[in-house]
Amino acid sequence: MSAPIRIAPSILSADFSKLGEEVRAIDAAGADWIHCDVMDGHFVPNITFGPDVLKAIRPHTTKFFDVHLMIAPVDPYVEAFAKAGADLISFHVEAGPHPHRTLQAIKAQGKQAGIVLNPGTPAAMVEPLLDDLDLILLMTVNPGFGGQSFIHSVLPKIAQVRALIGERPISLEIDGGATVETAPLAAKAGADVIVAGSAVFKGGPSAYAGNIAAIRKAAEAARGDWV
Ligand SMILES: O=C(CO)[C@H](O)[C@H](O)COP(=O)(O)O
Ligand SMILES: [Fe+2]
Repeated sequence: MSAPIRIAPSILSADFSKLGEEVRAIDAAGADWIHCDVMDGHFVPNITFGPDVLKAIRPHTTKFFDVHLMIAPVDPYVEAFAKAGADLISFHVEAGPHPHRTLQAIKAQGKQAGIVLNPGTPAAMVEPLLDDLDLILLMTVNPGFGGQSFIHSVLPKIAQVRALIGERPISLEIDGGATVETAPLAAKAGADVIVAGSAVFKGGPSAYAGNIAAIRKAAEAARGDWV
């Protein structure tokens, strides 16, 4: 029996003036994970928030905090994000020359570790890291902003990475442009965690549960038999 598809709303699309309330709302609306996008204005052309904000929203939910670091360098900040309440920390393979060292630093904090690949980065980059990973995140937009369109040319890479994972207990997450139309394509190719920002938060709090359920239903209906 394969693991269920998990939906990870990205708080990048939340109302930042009431982030605690927004986190409670997506928790109540059925989010499996809370996806937290950290941007530094250097690795990506946008700035979001750091560990202090993560720490401030942590008491608002017990759900799994999936922290996506779009920063360079990564290593000096691993401990701060771990102590702020991350359950999993992922970072970009493009962010530095020593990904094994960063994975070890995350594991040393007792946290799950993930690697992220930009749309133009080949699947083979994860191969040397497979034994140290809890999650692989494939970007389906260029990182930096919410509300962009899904890049369809990433779909074959999702299937390639699913094949590389084999029987290993590694989650395969996609991030960017996920909707009721595109999430099923990613799930069919092999993704089992779907990040969705604008597609979850559109319509305001009364729409969150319906938005999450619609993405989940579409992805579950299309999922491949890859596990
Ligand atoms: O990492 C990200 C951007 O770099 C976000 O997680 C992603 O863009 C989610 O937003 P949307 O679903 O609106 O595309
Ligand atoms: Fe993200």
